[in-house]
Amino acid sequence: RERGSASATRQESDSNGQTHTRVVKKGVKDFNFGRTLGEGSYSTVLAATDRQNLKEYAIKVLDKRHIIKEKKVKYVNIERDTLNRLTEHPGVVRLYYTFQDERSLYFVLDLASGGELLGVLKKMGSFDVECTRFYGAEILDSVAYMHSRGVIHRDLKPENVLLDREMHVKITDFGTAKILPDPQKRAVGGDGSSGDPMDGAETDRAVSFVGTAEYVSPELLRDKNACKASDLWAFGCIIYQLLAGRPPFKAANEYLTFQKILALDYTFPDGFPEVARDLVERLLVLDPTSRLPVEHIRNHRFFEGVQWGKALWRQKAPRLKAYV
Ligand SMILES: C[C@@H](Nc1nc2c(c3cc(-c4cn[nH]c4)ccc13)C(=O)N=C/C2=C\CC1CC1)C(C)(C)C
Repeated sequence: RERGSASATRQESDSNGQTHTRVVKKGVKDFNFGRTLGEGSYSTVLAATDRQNLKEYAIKVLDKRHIIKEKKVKYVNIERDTLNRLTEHPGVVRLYYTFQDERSLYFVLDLASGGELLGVLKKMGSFDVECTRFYGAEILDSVAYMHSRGVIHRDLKPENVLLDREMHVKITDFGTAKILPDPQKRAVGGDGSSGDPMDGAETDRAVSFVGTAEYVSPELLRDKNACKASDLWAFGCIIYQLLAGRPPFKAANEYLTFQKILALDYTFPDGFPEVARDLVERLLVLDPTSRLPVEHIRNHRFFEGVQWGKALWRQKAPRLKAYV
């Protein structure tokens, strides 16, 4: 049985009247499928209810033929392997198990019934400092956890930051993540998560993947290199966008957006809070090794008063107020 596969059990009696417990993997017929929550490039995410325990899940359905035709098998395996590594944090969508039928693959996952952070931001226009601090802290805590597990997300953006029923963060969409080689195997000793921001830089293999234009890092555009610090560049763009209501680098088309990123061509709107400006300026730095690392971001004045760790995830999410 592959790790993470779930099972139901069924009592069966054999010809001698002996009863046996048969382990039966859950399948499509164990769920009532509901509305479509989101469409990926080669997948659909549907709301679903387990008919046995009435629990609600999100089920990502992937069409096997399409995946093979589009040569996306690698991405599906990366997403499953990444999700199987990231099971111990409240800020990451959890994969419970997978199953398949002749046509499709099914990933049974946490349902983030609050939807996309982007949707909430569009409705609000922008967030005030308190809300930006709370959502920024939960996103950072989740990114720090991914990095500690050797995973670089590489496509962090408000569409991939989901909200659960209690309006806490659930990061999703790991099809383009990068799993770093296990440091234990590479270097003798060491605690595993090296503090090196360039950790994971792909110098050898050509990187075909580039994230979403507005959030892609300069190093990915310049040297096709994604490293842990690339996620912190995207984090800086998200903090800016929550307060300003728009991303820092946005132009008429992708090419012009890339030019603005490489030239660090962005400005703060009038009234952008000073303390947040200082943080963003230390994240939107062209050289990834000069970007503020996670521990220094946690200690930045902007996050003063944030209780990191479990307390962050236990507190009530702040009522969303626009930053006018
Ligand atoms: C980013 C993603 N969108 C979404 N992915 C997931 C959702 C999800 C939920 C809503 C939603 C809920 N209520 N209202 C909207 C809107 C979009 C969603 C969810 O609940 N659970 C797991 C998900 C994804 C799991 C994935 C790691 C395997 C795309 C657009 C790619 C389909």
